[in-house]
Amino acid sequence: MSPAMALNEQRSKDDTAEEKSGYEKGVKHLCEKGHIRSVPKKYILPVADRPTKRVEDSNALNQNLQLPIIDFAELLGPNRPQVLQSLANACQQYGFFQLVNHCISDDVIRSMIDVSGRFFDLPLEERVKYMTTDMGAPVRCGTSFSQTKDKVLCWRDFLKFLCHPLPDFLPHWPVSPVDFRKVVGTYAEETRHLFLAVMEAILESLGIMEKEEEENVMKEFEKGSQMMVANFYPPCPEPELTLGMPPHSDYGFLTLLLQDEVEGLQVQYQDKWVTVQPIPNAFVVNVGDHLEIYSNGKYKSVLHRVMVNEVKSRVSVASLHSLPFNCTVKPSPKLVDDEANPKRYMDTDFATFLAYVSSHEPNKKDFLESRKLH
Ligand SMILES: O=C(O)CCC(=O)C(=O)O
Ligand SMILES: [Fe+2]
Repeated sequence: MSPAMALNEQRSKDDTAEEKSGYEKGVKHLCEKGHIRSVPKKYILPVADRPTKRVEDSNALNQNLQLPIIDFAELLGPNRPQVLQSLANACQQYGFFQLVNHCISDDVIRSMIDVSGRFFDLPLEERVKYMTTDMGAPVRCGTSFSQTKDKVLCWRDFLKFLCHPLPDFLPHWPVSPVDFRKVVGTYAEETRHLFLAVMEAILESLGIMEKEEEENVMKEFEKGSQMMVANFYPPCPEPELTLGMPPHSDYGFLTLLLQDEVEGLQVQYQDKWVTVQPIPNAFVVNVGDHLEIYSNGKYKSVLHRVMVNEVKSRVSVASLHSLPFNCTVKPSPKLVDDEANPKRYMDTDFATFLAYVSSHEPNKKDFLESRKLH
């Protein structure tokens, strides 16, 4: 039998075994069962959607391109005007930047990555307690991207949980690992404060002075929503056939992402996929759909995706921040005028977003597109 035929035969055996036990338990569980030497059919992307290794598509550009780096300490010092300009450029051209020299300690960051990894190390019986397809659940463990609607599954397991206001949600959080609530509670509070400081700078970079009565949007952010997503990507036997996460944009104003030392995140830049090099203890910050709407299209919510690899598992933690879930997001009146800058997006709210994603197959930036006024 040729190696290709043998591989196909193996794939069929794996598929049959898995279809019996169900893919919904996730990729960690799939790998733990130890018989995965090939990627089951359910995870194989159509050729056009597969991550490419073509030099012109990734490597050549990667070597020369780094995301803008914003130094948070500088932002708070006498060079604030220059840093605000760099921040504005980053949000306009890339929709992404890396944030260094922020005030969250290395210890808090390392503990967050560590406890997330240990959560996914728990036996399935423990994780299964949080598995639900109810998008409204305060804590939700799952797999793939949009588990019930994905035609092709992604090589990713996740734990999503609401964080703010903390006293409302903490009692729902996992109790295992034993230090989960303590470590994550500290991390959630500190990232929320960092988000508020960065958001204030972003408003200033847009020319919106929050002291003005009608734009007192910072008060709303203080009451805002925060959702944490811990992602786990096990090593994958055939990483060129699948993705950890498909191209997508994030819904909120800003996402503060921590990645461990394993690369995998790619950002779309000038129609090419660029790998984001992990910088120890830095945050990858990106503009979400709500900020694109609020800035009336000035700042861009950019597509990103995650590649997996054959050797190492990878952990990342995304903290998604927005206004309270019951608020309407609309272009700031300060950034709209009838002539040069007509209103480019419809007002939107979280219920509309949830209704949209619950009834449509996930596809890139479709939700944001659906809010555009033409
Ligand atoms: O794992 C990553 O690096 C990115 C995760 C991500 O894009 C998300 O959780 O929305
Ligand atoms: Fe994302």
